[in-house]
Amino acid sequence: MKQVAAIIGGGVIGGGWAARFALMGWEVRVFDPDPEAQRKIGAVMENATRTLPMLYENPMPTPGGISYHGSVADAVAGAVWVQESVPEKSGLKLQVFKEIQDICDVDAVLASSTSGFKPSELQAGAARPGQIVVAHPFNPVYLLPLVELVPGPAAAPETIDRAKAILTRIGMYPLHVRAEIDAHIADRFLEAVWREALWLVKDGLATTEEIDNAIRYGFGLRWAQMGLFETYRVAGGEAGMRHFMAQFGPCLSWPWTRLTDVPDFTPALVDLIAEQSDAQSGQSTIRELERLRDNNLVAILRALKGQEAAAGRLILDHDAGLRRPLGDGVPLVAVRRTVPVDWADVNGHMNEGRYGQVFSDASEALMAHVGADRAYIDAGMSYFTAETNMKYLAETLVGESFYVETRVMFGEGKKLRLWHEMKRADGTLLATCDQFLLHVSLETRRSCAPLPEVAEAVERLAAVHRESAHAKKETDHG
Ligand SMILES: NC(=O)C1=CN([C@@H]2O[C@H](COP(=O)(O)OP(=O)(O)OC[C@H]3O[C@@H](n4cnc5c(N)ncnc54)[C@H](O)[C@@H]3O)[C@@H](O)[C@H]2O)C=CC1
Ligand SMILES: C[N+](C)(C)CC(=O)CC(=O)[O-]
Repeated sequence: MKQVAAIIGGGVIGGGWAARFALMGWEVRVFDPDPEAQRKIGAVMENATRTLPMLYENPMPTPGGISYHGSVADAVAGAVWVQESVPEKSGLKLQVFKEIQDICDVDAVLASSTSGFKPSELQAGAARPGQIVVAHPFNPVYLLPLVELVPGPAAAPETIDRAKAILTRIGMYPLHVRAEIDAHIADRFLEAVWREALWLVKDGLATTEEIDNAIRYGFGLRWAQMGLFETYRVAGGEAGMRHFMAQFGPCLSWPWTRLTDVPDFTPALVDLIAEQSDAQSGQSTIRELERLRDNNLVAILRALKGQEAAAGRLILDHDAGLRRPLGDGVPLVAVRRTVPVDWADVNGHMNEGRYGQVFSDASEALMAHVGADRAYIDAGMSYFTAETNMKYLAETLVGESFYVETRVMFGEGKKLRLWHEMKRADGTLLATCDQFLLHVSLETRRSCAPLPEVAEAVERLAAVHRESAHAKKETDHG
């Protein structure tokens, strides 16, 4: 049975939580008094369904459904996780937590998305403060893994442990904020940058576009992979952090920043920023900008995944946890996944080189299935592909889900012949691959016989798969 997450407040952030939980296989129940909530969450879900699976090479869990309820009580009953994402007003949040605690399971984690309130402000006066934490996410919640987990003084250790375990299971990175402070860690940082940017625009020193360019062409790229301190350590040259601080520490007392001053948020400043922002990005709708943002985030996260760095490392580990045995089906379903944005070529479809990747992934899955797995390879033996013959039968587009059926057509001694059929989720045949592999010693780099258990597994599959291929041919020819 699917676990239940209740989402109270289904706007920008609640919608993102709903999508992440649902796509990670949870049943999601939403309460939001806005009559438009279902439509708005539907749009978030559409974005998330298109992009989140692109981060994974393994199949994601079967999505859970999202249902809409007329009251907090209806949504919360039976939920293991309750995420409050109502507007940033303390009185409203306190009222909502009271309604939640009147009905919720005593073991449920009750988390607030608040950007700035401290958990103690939400725990004060609560019936069971121990089950309330802040879990502050980042937009878009369905793609960005960071969630600041702030337990505050009253959260029970079991609540914290459960919260960490659940957030990790849905692919997030719970950053435990040990001491509660206004605006947690990341929002303090964002506020400082936002303040400086407002001054630069107000004083006529930079436009919104120039500020965005200053971020996205330079330090924004560095921050995504090394953060602030590691970046500065490297910037100190061979002498590292101490040299960096000796060189740039004095600047802190120079007038390089406006520090804590906040410009008056006058209608004139709002107009100035809104007009510049319209001139910069007004030609695109918010939906188009979301799509652009999500595509770029997928491409960046996948690149970091390839480097096993930062958030990419987290996704890699989460992905490994999604891997399941291939089972005993005939043929074997060796790959099941979605075409990510970075696989598209100039023609707007999956590039031919990626088919090689797909069939190579299928043969690696088959190898692991017969016992030629990571440990076998580390011990010095593997299979090398000697020949492939691929046929591209239909276009495969970005975002499409597909699977690969793999048959062992021949397997004797060092020789292994596979037949792969790549199919769209609806069964349409997209491509085929006839692949011949040789078993090799990684020491001599020459072909050799596999270990007996691998040879036997290959022969067993070959006998069953060949028979099924013959039966299929007869059926196909009536
Ligand atoms: N927008 C952002 O970038 C981020 C916002 N947050 C936090 O998330 C929370 C929600 O913010 P957003 O999603 O941006 O706001 P939003 O305005 O997009 O959504 C708030 C939703 O709450 C609903 N709502 C109002 N009263 C309600 C009630 N009594 N019960 C249930 N639902 C109710 C509204 O109809 C609306 O759909 C805030 O605490 C905010 O600080 C956290 C991270 C980022
Ligand atoms: C502007 N904000 C304070 C609501 C931003 C956040 O809380 C996090 C984010 O997604 O930037």
